[in-house]
Amino acid sequence: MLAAQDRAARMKGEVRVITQEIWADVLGYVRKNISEVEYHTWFAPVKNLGVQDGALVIGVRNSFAQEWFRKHYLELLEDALRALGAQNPQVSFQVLPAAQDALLLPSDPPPGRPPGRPPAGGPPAGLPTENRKTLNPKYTFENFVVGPNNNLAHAAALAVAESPGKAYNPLFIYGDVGLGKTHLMHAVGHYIMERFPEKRIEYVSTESFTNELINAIRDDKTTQFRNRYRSVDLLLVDDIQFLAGKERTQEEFFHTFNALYENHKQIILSSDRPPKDIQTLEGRLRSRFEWGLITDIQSPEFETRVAILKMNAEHNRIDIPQEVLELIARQVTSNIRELEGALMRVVAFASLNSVPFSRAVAAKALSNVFAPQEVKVEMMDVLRSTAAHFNMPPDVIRGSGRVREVVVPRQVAMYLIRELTDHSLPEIGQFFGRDHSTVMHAVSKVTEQLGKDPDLTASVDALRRHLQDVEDEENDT
Ligand SMILES: Nc1ncnc2c1ncn2[C@@H]1O[C@H](COP(=O)(O)OP(=O)(O)OP(=O)(O)O)[C@@H](O)[C@H]1O
Repeated sequence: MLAAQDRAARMKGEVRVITQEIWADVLGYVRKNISEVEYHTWFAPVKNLGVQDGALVIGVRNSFAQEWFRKHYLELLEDALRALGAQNPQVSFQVLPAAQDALLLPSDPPPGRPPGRPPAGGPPAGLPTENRKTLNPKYTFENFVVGPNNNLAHAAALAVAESPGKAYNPLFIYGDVGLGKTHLMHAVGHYIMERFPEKRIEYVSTESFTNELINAIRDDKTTQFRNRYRSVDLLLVDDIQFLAGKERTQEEFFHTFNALYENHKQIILSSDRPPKDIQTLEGRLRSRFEWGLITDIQSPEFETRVAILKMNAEHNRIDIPQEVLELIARQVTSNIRELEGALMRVVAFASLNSVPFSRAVAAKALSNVFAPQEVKVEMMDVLRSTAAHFNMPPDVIRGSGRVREVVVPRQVAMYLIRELTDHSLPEIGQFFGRDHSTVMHAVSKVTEQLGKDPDLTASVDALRRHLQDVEDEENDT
């Protein structure tokens, strides 16, 4: 079905959207390979026009630029696409109509942005300008998937957003790289910004705070520096573990902290470890970090990872089958930034090779980056095939019906899942809404009947062959 749609789209020459993330990766690759001057001269003004007939179409300002790009940058752009997983990368250049050129360029992402970090863009009009540039528009509570790994941090952040300076001060969020600490901090910022547009919000990484302080000392502007940070209503400081060993910065931050705290201004800190594990952090700072609430974010479980992928796909208006999202979620288990990167790779791969999304395509797209994963038959595949074989809807097989016409297909499906997948009896039971003893019974029942009941034996054999063929085909694609 998808393949047919895809072919039709190609025949009509329809444009497939290429997401900002992929485009940012292409530009990032180019930028690493040419000089800054060259990049700004040629690449800053171009526009991503999507994928048409399997080729990435790049909008350029005039025919001179078109020719120049063909001669000088075609190979580099093809290499960039290859690095993203395109097997037979193609690029074409199209001259932009003057008006489109003028209108579209400002919305492009800033070049060279690291993958997975969307561009800071335009929050609602009428807000103080410093807030606008501070917060990433994607990092809101609505865009944050809550799971068992982060629900405490999420609840704490929400409480702080509702009662800044009163609920928990400071709020200290820690966890490994790419698990959503910055996202949650910004979400609090957005929440407060929407309700109290006059509030001053400052987001700063510890590294920037340190550099700004060094510059302020050098330029004799420490008073301005202090005024800036001590006059905010909400201070968000990322990666506070980098304060370790920086005595002068710790001293300055200590006074900033006190000034804000005494005035009941909210402080949120993020770190890759809890305060007690930050070495060479002054005791007085460590104890202050422990005054409020310390909460952590863990790696997301499978279901949360799938939900995050689903939300990302929906945001980008990309329709990806559930089983493909599940395959991606199995490949990337700890870092959400990498998880999002993997999704974009799969999207880029499918888009640039003009193939529909399938598990085999996803496995291939990710094979350069992650250990290749064999595409295995899943419970849902067995259920669907069994349902088709017995000519009944999958939900009926999983339902509560106890008549023989339903019970036999259910037992066959359970038996084949046990045989062809690595799932445990309780997992299979859960999939069918039953307990493991029911599955055990089904497996022994079918085992016992095989060879004796010709119909049942023929069904199991046919289904097994069919499912193994699907697996082989997918792995050979
Ligand atoms: N629960 C979630 N729901 C949706 N997206 C999430 C979630 N957690 C993280 N992300 C996304 O994952 C990416 C990385 O998140 P973020 O930058 O907040 O991580 P971090 O913990 O601050 O990492 P670092 O330690 O590198 O600063 C972002 O694009 C963010 O939107």
